[in-house]
Amino acid sequence: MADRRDLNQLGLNAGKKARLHRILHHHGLRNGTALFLPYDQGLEHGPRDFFANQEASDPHYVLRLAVDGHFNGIAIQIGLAEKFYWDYAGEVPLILKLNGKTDIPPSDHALSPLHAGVEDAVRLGADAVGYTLYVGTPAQSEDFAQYRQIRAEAQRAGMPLVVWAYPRGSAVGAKGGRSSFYAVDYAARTASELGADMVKVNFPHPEMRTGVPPSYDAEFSAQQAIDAVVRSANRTLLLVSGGERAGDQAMLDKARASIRAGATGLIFGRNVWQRGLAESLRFVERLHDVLSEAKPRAGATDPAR
Ligand SMILES: O=C(CO)COP(=O)(O)O
Repeated sequence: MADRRDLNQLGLNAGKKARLHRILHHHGLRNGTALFLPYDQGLEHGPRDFFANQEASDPHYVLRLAVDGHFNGIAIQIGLAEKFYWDYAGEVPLILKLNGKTDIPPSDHALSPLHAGVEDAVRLGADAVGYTLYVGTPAQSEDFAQYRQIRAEAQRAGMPLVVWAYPRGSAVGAKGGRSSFYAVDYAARTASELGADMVKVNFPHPEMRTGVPPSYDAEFSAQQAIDAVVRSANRTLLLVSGGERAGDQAMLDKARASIRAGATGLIFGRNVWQRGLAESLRFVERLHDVLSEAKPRAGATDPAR
């Protein structure tokens, strides 16, 4: 089986390999794991996400947090990237989110429209682009077609493509729901089938079993579920998201299970910046500790090489 932490085994072109290497080597851990700070919730959920810590509504505050917390990258939309990233360019890698939408319309026909292209990412000095793909909605074919254009552009530019693979829509709702093991596992596999370089998923919930296909209707532990999801992603590097603010211990357990399963890293937003700065940085330290527990690649002197 391919070693997911050896970039030479992932079938990448030189530009993608160089950029992913920059991301994974951005700070001292160098064991092939990564911690990302997502900051597109202002579009996806609206300003309500900043009520818990008003300072986080200021992009400067969150970019500074990404730098001071030694994140391997920050994921933002074009508007913030153009107006704020300049001050931090090179200090933290940029993942430019290319599509996004509000949460005001119902999500059954969800399709996330494009607001930027791979050329914008090159101009802004990004090391990856992000695309939200909704798996299982009636608009899925349209989404796949839009995604295909972006994937072709990213391939030509040597730009790594990170897919936010989100199961959505009433059909998914009737089969366990968007965070069920079934739905998350299928989303990870879909991103890998469609050629994503990295995929971001929610942590799977094996206990959400109402309506799931029979193979998923059994007692799986959280560890078994995330192990399977990482396998489904195969040569696509896998990131696990934080989700809504929850207890730190629950977050750390989820992080540890993901890293143990072979996930490349974590993409935690609200659980990081929905609290005061000092507390955020302390929590980030604990996440770095979890990432540092990942086993070095067998035989590698520099484990991320
Ligand atoms: O990737 C994410 C949003 O783009 C995850 O963010 P949260 O950790 O806030 O759920």
